[in-house]
Amino acid sequence: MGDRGNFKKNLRKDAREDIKLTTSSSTDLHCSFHGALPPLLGWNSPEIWRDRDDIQPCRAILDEDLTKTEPTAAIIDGKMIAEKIRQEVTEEVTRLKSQTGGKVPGLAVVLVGSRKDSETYVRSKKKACKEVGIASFGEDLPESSSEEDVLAVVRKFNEDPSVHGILIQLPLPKHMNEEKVLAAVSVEKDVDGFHPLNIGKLAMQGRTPLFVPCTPKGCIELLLRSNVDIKGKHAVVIGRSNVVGTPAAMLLQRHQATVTVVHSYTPNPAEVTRRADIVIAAVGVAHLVGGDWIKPGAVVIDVGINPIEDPSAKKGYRLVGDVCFKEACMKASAITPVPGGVGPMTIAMLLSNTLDSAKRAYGLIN
Ligand SMILES: Nc1nc(=O)c2c([nH]1)NC[C@@H]1CN(c3ccc(C(=O)N[C@@H](CCC(=O)O)C(=O)O)cc3)C=[N+]21
Repeated sequence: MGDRGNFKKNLRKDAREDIKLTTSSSTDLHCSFHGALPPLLGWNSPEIWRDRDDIQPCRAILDEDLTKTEPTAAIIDGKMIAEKIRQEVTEEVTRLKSQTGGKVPGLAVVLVGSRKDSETYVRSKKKACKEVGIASFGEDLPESSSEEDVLAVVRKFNEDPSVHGILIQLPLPKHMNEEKVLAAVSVEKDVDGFHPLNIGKLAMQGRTPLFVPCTPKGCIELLLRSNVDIKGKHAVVIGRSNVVGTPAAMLLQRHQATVTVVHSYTPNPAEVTRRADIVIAAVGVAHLVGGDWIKPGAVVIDVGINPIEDPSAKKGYRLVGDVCFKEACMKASAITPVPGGVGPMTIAMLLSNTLDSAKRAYGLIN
């Protein structure tokens, strides 16, 4: 272990920052014999996309007059497709009710703290439940609550037979261990698909997770329902979060795509992304992906929902994706807008996961 000191000394400054941010989970358990090498599981490095000199700002923001040429892309209407799925769920809920003598699916939403965006999302999730006949249960805890308080709520819902799905609204306050809280949700009620057992099964061939995370599932549904062929295609996923990028890459592989994951340490992400037939952008940086990142004819799924200042908007801001829509429209064969793309699908998938869970609880599916 003596070599570790020398290793640190020789690191570039940014890499040294990474070490500071490395959590206790990367103990040297896995690499005690590596000496000067990095730990087997890698450093837990932060994703920093800003201040990179190999990424140019998206031109259409600066050049409003770009749209002299006609856009080529078909718009993938996530709002309409999500509406269709919600109708399907509504019908299924009615059927479940008649088959079980009046039982309905139930979703419990746990919100900790008072982030405005989280409150908005939770409200729209509950509203969506109501519209399709799913009962919703809520528990709003103050920011100051302890991890044990949240765990107690999770246990209560785990045991409640009228609750078939439990959703812990993310992000949790910083003082809570997200890993521990998410693992406390019963696998059978993990409608977000974040339980390690469900993620693990998603990653393994021949295994079937009980639930697939809503946003990546929504992306794949958009592709399937728009008749986009995935098999044998090159898909580039930009971003590697637990919630979207990583499970999206796993799902695309299950659909026989060749998958490349582009992240904040990827040199020349534009060049790599330009090789993609299918692009899923899930980074959280407004307009990161310019038109020059897109191969002509590619299909683009934009997961980002980023507020940017807009004095002409009522609230003073508007929502834009990770993709520069105006530019990408000139290159792509099909593209999802923001809003009205992946966002509504996320909620539709949550409803469909909750329905599946209830069907399973009443022995109607495996
Ligand atoms: N445990 C957990 N599960 C989640 O699924 C989860 C979460 N935590 N934390 C926050 C994110 C975000 N999220 C969205 C859901 C719907 C829209 C949505 O419907 N957006 C619309 C409207 C946007 C607007 O105008 O406000 C659209 O894109 O068209 C967006 C974002 C779910 N999340």
